[in-house]
Amino acid sequence: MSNFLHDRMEVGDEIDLLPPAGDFFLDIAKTTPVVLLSGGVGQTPMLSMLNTLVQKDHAAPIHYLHACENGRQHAFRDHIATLDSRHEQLHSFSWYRSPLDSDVIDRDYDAVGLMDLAPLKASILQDNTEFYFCGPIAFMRAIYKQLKSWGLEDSRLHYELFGPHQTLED
Ligand SMILES: NC(=O)C1=CN([C@@H]2O[C@H](COP(=O)(O)OP(=O)(O)OC[C@H]3O[C@@H](n4cnc5c(N)ncnc54)[C@H](O)[C@@H]3O)[C@@H](O)[C@H]2O)C=CC1
Repeated sequence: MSNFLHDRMEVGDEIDLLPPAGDFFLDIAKTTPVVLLSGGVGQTPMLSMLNTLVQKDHAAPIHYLHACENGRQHAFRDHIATLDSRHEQLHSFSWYRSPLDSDVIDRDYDAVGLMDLAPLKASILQDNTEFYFCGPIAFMRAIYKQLKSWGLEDSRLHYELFGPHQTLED
């Protein structure tokens, strides 16, 4: 859609719009623990979900896990940090693949490298935790693999693929 808008549309063109559709939306009880995971620009839908959970005063733990390249590409860092400091149920964690000299660990981000969920398993996984994730396809495959290795049912894993249909399994 964005390519079409940039390449084909002109100022003044008229288009018909339909309401939003799809199956990637937050649908959980107020007492269900939730983990929101994102890579790069995949953060966009996760952020809306987070804002909704916080506004509705979610009563169970919310883990907001984000992986990006470095501090220059870490969008909404201050917004997340502010929410984290104000909401007891929210715990955020970030990974930088290639931190810049100006990026300070434990201040700007929490770990170097790609998102590795193993060290967080005990704190993020409860019997009824639901997982929502979005990011580049390689990120999605890596996260799906890690979560499936924990024996989770597909019904607890929610994600959106960008572009043509692709599978997350090897
Ligand atoms: N839902 C979707 O399918 C989405 C698709 N995309 C696509 O990805 C493209 C690049 O998006 P950017 O935000 O620039 O991504 P990026 O290339 O900056 O990657 C973002 C983060 O994803 C993680 N990642 C990347 N490759 C990985 C791998 N092999 N294993 C584990 N983690 C990995 C890394 O932590 C990286 O910092 C977009 O242009 C878009 O086409 C982006 C976001 C959502």
